[in-house]
Amino acid sequence: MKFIKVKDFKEMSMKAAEMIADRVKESEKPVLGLATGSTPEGLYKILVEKYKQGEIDFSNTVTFNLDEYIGLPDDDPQSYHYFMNENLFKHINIPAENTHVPSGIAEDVQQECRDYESLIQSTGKIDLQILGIGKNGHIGFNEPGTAFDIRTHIVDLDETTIQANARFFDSIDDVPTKAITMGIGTILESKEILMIISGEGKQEAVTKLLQGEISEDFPASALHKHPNTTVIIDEAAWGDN
Ligand SMILES: O=P(O)(O)OC[C@H]1O[C@](O)(CO)[C@@H](O)[C@@H]1O
Repeated sequence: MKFIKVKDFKEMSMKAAEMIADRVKESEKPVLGLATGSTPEGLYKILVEKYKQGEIDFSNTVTFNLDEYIGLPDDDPQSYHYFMNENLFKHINIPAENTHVPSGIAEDVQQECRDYESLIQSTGKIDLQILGIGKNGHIGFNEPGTAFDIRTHIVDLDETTIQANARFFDSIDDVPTKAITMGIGTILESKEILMIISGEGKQEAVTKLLQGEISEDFPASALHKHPNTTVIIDEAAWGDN
């Protein structure tokens, strides 16, 4: 695992966007794994700029998002479908049929997990998977205690995750308690992984990641098993490490 320390959110976002742009340019049919949350917002803005300046063409790009809340329709402003459309998809030339986000309102969510997993498998490997990290070390919505070989599945969100994400909702009671997420096993099959970490609130998670102990109690530690992972960390998240 390669760690890169950068000054701030802006530098982290620029470095991450450059890496994604390079992978998109290098491949005839790039497959990207995408993340939501506040951490990747800056990099999506830069990718949109790069597209507008004619630097990147997304017409052959395929994307798979990590997760979605169960119970939120695609047009709900808190859904990850909505997030992706607003922050990236509607601003670039990626064909709608190339973008994939698990459905949180499927009639049979277990079947949706199987279908989403099959779709990823049949597309081939994800070339570059972008990841944020939860304060408790979650990746996607894989909470502490999740098996490292699990595939796309349904999760009960941790109380700490619900509290952390309540900032996006009117009230904590509006935060869904369940989500569908790509599994850690699925994530680890990506050819390359890029994790981005910003802000003081993530210092404890960074400490654990840098310590290098591999444990299901800290889902992000599964990345130590991956042969090609880069982690970009800003100074605020790095802290005294
Ligand atoms: O970037 P944020 O908003 O701190 O979120 C961290 C993580 O939490 C999630 O948003 C899910 O809670 C992940 O998708 C993300 O990687």
